[in-house]
Amino acid sequence: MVLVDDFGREVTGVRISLTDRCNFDCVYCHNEGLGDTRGPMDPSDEEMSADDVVRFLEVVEEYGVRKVKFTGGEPMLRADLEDIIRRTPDSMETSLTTNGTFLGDRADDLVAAGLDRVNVSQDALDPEAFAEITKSGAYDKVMEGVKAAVEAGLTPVKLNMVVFTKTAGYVEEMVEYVAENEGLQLQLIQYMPELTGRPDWNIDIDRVHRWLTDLADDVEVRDMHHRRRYYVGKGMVEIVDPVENPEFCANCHRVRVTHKGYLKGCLNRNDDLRPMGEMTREEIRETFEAVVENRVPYYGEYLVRDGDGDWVINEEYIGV
Ligand SMILES: Nc1nc2c(ncn2[C@@H]2O[C@H](COP(=O)(O)OP(=O)(O)OP(=O)(O)O)[C@@H](O)[C@H]2O)c(=O)[nH]1
Ligand SMILES: C[S@@+](CC[C@H](N)C(=O)[O-])C[C@H]1O[C@@H](n2cnc3c(N)ncnc32)[C@H](O)[C@@H]1O
Ligand code: SF4
Ligand code: SF4
Repeated sequence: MVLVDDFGREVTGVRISLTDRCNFDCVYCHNEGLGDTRGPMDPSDEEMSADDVVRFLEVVEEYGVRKVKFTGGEPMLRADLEDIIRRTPDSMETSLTTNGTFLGDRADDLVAAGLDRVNVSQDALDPEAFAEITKSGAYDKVMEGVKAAVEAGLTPVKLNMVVFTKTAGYVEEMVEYVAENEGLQLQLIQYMPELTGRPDWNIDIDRVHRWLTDLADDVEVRDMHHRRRYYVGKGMVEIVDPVENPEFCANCHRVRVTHKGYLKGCLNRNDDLRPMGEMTREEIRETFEAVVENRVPYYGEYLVRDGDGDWVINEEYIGV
């Protein structure tokens, strides 16, 4: 039986952060709401074990969850990623979001383990801009990784580009690139300043919508978050625009899991974290039910507009 929250949102997917370690240091990184990715790169005892992750997935499968996204930090820093994917319930669509550095060597193994799809972060087709944004020299590795993912059959491979002041000038080139290259799609992610600050990096995402509306052969609205998808040439460009967007939050169907085994109802909040204790099946069930019961849309419910039009915390949730 699928769980539904008080706002009529069914929970059909989970998004699991397997680690908060990362080999990049992207200037904009929200780390899925968990703070800094910098620090030791060695495996940490605090991270959920493969057994914990698999037990969690088996329990939420009972609640009709049919999609799992593995993310991080950089999830490919986990040497047991293939093992986790191999043991993920067959009923689930399994996808991965990665910076792509390690895909060149492991794309085939991931497919053999049962991975269905991959999103690779790629903010620019220019090595210098890439290095400035990610603080890494891995541009060529990422290009190789994307190629390996396409060749391994993980198509369509979605390239994730965060749109902000430092990348806005590369959007057109990226759209052309996916329009010309079969097997690639593009996801333009609106820069989210909520957890990272720097609102001066924001750009007007509506301008990008308008530009793509004129350019596209076809436009579609996805159920998830009511995201718009623009079909351009051989490619598809999807806009992820969560900032100050109540329609996006009203169509949010995922619960998040932190690398330490806490459940989280919303990316933008850390005051709703719930530990799953020793992660027994019963503890997982109880925590999952409690998190869904307490989930609220961030924009439009947790944050509401005041008389001046500014977003403020809804009084109902102050001190809760
Ligand atoms: N605020 C908010 N941002 C989200 C949400 N889902 C995705 N995003 C943003 O989009 C980024 C990229 O998401 P991905 O991990 O590639 O996955 P996705 O696009 O949500 O999922 P698919 O399109 O199904 O692959 C996230 O890291 C966030 O910045 C969400 O529920 N809320
Ligand atoms: C946190 S990363 C984790 C997975 C992996 N390390 C990667 O970069 O793909 C997941 C996605 O979040 C996006 N992201 C990170 N910080 C963001 C921000 N402040 N605003 C919008 N998207 C952001 C990244 O571009 C990436 O596509
Ligand atoms: S690669 Fe991903 S997790 Fe690492 S710093 Fe960049 S956005 Fe954050
Ligand atoms: S409620 Fe909104 S901000 Fe929170 S996770 Fe869902 S879509 Fe993102």
